[in-house]
Amino acid sequence: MLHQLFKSYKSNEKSEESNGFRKLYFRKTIFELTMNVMMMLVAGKRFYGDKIEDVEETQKFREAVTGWFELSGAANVEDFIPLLRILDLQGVMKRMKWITEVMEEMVSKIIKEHRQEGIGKGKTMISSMLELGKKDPEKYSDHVIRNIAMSMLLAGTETSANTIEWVMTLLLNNPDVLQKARAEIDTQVGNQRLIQESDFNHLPYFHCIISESLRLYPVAPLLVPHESREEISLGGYEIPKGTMLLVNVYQIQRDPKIWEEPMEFKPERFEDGRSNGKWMAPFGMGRRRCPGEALAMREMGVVLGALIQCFDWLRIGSELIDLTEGSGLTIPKATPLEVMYQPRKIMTDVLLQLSG
Ligand code: HEM
Repeated sequence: MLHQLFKSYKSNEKSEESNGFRKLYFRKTIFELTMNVMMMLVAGKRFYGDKIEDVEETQKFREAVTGWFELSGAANVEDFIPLLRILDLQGVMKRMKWITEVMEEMVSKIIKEHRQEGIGKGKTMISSMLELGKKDPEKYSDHVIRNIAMSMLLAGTETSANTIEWVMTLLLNNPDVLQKARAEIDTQVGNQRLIQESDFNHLPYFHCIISESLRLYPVAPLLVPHESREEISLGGYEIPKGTMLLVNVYQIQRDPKIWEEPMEFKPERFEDGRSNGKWMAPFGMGRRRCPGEALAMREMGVVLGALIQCFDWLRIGSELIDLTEGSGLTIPKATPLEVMYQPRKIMTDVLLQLSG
């Protein structure tokens, strides 16, 4: 991504738009990145960029993934009047069927390729599961592997991309926080190499920024629906067995009884363990807690850290960026983020090395 951003900036350098800064469609760039990260992990393939092998197939798969997010987040009339499902007036069922078929077909093909090319060739999640399947074929059947791979691709892309977009938006609306994060990275990591995971322990303020963003904008505001396995009594309410339960972490994480000035973006509230003991659950909790949390925190840390380290960032205009939330399974920004960027001169050597 850094290489792409640098290359695209350089190739359009002559048409500089504003004071050496160029416009970037941030949401698109980050979604493509998180999709590539998950695809590489799961299947060893990229879905965006210069080196795509099967362009047509890739395009179809991308349409299916984005379509899945659109449909999963949208309310439709059949949700309220189930009888209408038979008629499928809005074509939702038809579209979901197409999406599922495309995804299943694609992932099944990847599994087949992995088998043909030899299990273990290039370590991917699918190759690891095929390897395990040699000892326990029932547990790691193709059906199970395919469903796990699809869950990872669906659960691990938009969530991280949305959060990165929120963090960047909050930083651009709070340039003093952005400068403080930049100063910390410059002091602890320097300008001779890129930030990496092992630096995170030395970047406490940067970590506070991610925590504060996840507090204000937990991408799954109601987590995912759970169901009571038995009748329970909770907070004075009798909840029958089989009830759908939604946890409103969005509201809890903005509760004025718990958080001082809850609507303000103040990463400092997490400094020196000051918010320890305050309840936050952007990744859920218990048994079904997000299994991708550690990966997401690393991915977001490396991506945001490198963006802050390597580029200067500005809002498109002087007004603050609109923080209106869109609807969906996850809470995206209502309007996709667009920003102005330019490579930092001090990072030119590092960026040139990436371009190889
Ligand atoms: C900022 C990034 C992310 C956030 C905020 C997030 C949040 C969540 C939440 C709230 C849940 C539901 C937990 C519950 O039921 O209480 C969940 C489930 C899940 N997440 Fe994430 N997630 C993120 C990234 C990822 C990534 C990168 C992956 C893949 C590696 C992933 C894979 C999953 C899966 C497979 C589930 C379903 C788990 C289950 O039902 O047992 N997530 N996530």
